[in-house]
Amino acid sequence: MTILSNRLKPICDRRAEDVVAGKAQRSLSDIEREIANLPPTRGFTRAVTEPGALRVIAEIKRASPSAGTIRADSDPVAIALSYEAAGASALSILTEPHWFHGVDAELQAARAQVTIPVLRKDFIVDPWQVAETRLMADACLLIVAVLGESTADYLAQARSYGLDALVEVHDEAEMDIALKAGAELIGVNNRDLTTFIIDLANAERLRPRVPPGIGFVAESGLETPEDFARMRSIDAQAVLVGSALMRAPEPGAQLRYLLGQ
Ligand SMILES: O=C(O)c1ccccc1NCC(=O)[C@H](O)[C@H](O)COP(=O)(O)O
Repeated sequence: MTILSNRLKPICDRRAEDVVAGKAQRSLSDIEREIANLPPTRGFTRAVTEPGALRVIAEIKRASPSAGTIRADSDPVAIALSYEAAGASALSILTEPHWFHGVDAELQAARAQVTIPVLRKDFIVDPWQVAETRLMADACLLIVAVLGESTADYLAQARSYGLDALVEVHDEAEMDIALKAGAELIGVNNRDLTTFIIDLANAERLRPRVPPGIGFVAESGLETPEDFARMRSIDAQAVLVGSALMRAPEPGAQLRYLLGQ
């Protein structure tokens, strides 16, 4: 049983209500029957841990609880194409509708136009959402602050569908849970989801705890080429960047700038 921060709790409670409505439309076993006929996913973990360079997971994020509206008029397909052309290794697309203004259909439309893998960024509170994610994306986000020790069960479920998982942690205790759960890709969030304070030192502090062979992603608050250099210096395999790209007039051009191109 996890105790959610007062910032995460309303988001997760609302998502739990959405799940009740979703289940009334389509049961878990109906979704699992559909999954059995799907082609394989695009290999999110493989794409973001490919050796040779710092990989970028470029995020499509219209709004957030910490920033409010980031980009009201965004066209997800155009932004996805611009990220891919600028060298993103993967996309992260927020689908949470109430605080982030995400839309499942927009993720599907964007994924259909690119060849790189797509992470569905949402707040998973029920196994039904893992199955639902397999219908539209290549990877799901499992937040240890939300799922606690049951992260292991969610990870096993995702694997059973051939769905990759980015397991997100913020501190040492959550890192221990992610490692014990057998995560293959761990994201360290530099944003404290209890206060929204961002500190890149969080990724630096937790980096040595991730053994070789497990992918390391630094998430949130990466805004400058110097921030990217800082994450390269700790041997992060990838960075996940949202606001700094979505606020720029040309998100793809901003990604090229952050990559030093
Ligand atoms: O971004 C928020 O305000 C937020 C609040 C509560 C839960 C999650 C939140 N963000 C989700 C993310 O993981 C970020 O969108 C992602 O790491 C990118 O961060 P940034 O580059 O700082 O936009």
